[in-house]
Amino acid sequence: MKIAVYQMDLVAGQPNENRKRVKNWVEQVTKQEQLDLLVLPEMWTTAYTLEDLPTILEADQENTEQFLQQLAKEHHIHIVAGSMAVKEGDEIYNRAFVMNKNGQTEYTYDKVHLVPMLDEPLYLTGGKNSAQVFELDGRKMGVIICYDLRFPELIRSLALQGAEVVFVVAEWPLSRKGHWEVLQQARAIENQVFIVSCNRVGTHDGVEFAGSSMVIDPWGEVLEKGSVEQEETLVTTLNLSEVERIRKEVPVFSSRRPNLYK
Ligand SMILES: O=C(O)CCC(=O)C(=O)O
Repeated sequence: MKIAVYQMDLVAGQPNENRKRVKNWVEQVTKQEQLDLLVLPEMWTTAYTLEDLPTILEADQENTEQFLQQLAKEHHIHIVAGSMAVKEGDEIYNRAFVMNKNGQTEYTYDKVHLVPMLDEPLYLTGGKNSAQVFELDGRKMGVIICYDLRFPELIRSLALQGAEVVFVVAEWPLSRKGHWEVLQQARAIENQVFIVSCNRVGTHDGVEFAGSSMVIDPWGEVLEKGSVEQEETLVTTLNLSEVERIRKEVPVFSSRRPNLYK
């Protein structure tokens, strides 16, 4: 499975500008490479404009879900479309979308762990359901959003559901870059899955972001890593048969003693 990750900068509060940038990127990258799947970062339509989200979302004329479906269909490519702020009644969710190559929404997930350090609980509503696996080309995968990375139980539950790849879409700050890197490697090693992350670059409201998007194999080796500051595209081929091989070599899942973990 050949993938491309768009480590992008975002234009705060301007969904139209960000859609244009994503459209251009998809057109370019699919011309240059024969790809199966694309990955976008967290909250890429608006960035972290939490206070202004109700106004921005109400003013936005275009339906981004349909925009993504159209892109996926036109380029016949799966898109793990990062996450977007979505308004439903009075609630706003930080929702991840996965589009399949036929242009259908394959899966959505609302971020369950809201970030106290960013006052997310003041502006957003946490997801009510845990993350589930979805299937693309017959392979099971999962997606989590940024702060979720700190909760090993969530990724473990995806691995137990059969995920071979877990995508992490993020706006992770530079000040905690060390955690970002170590936690991703740990999650890959302990669950023997590929971790594919897409973090933004740039700054917003004085916060610098860490970039450093990564592709990590189920042994914990970093196959690709983005820089801290630059917009970049990471292109990698995931050899999914590695998951089974590594799970045979170190049989963590059959050594588990879940009845003792109370
Ligand atoms: O956990 C962290 O340090 C960063 C989390 C975050 O920025 C997010 O979830 O958007």
